[in-house]
Amino acid sequence: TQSTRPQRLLHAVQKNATKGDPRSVVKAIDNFCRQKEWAMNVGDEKGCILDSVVSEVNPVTVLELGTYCGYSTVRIASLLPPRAKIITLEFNPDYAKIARQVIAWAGLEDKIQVVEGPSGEWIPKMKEQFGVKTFDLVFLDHWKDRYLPDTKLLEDCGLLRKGTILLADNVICPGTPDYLEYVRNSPRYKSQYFKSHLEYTKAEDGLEKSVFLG
Ligand SMILES: Cc1ncccc1-c1cc(O)c2nc[nH]c(=O)c2c1
Ligand SMILES: [Mg+2]
Repeated sequence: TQSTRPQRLLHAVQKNATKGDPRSVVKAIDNFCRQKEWAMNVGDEKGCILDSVVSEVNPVTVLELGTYCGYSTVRIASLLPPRAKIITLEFNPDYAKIARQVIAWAGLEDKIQVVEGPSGEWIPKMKEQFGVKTFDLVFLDHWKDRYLPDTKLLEDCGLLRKGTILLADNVICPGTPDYLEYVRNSPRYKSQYFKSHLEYTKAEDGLEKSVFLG
């Protein structure tokens, strides 16, 4: 039977990356996506912007919306301080299955919790299920139509605190116009656009960094 793209991406990691070395996992995925098959990881160019935001925030509790194969999960977790944790939500069980294996290859299982299911259902359960008070950093990289409703849900569930950083991928391509309009015009956010390119291409894309003001 035919393999899937996530399965081929996982095999490239297992073939080319050093077990327990997160940066070699990131490199192996970027090489695979540049040389063999495009895949919707945040990628190396936007990944550098992600790295700089993570290093600046130095978060203890991170929420990632949209795991896919775990590329950005590994990239973020490799920069976290020892007791810091990342909860990553993935709707697609096949993606989640691959992501767990990529995360295991990087040796980062202890810092990462992969949760399967719809973000809209899991966000209201974060406090009771995972003992989360508030998130220091949220990386939005799931489905463009869920960025705004999930952000409002995070607000309503008291999961954001003064200073929480929201970092959103794909605000240009595929584009999240309603989310952009909200964070750029709401008095509750201070927003900044980081211009970049769609992963592994020359098309424009960018990350929107928004600070929740409380
Ligand atoms: C798949 C695709 N095709 C053409 C242009 C952009 C995309 C694309 C790129 C991404 O980084 C994505 N991240 C999260 N979720 C997505 O659906 C997604 C889609
Ligand atoms: Mg993306």
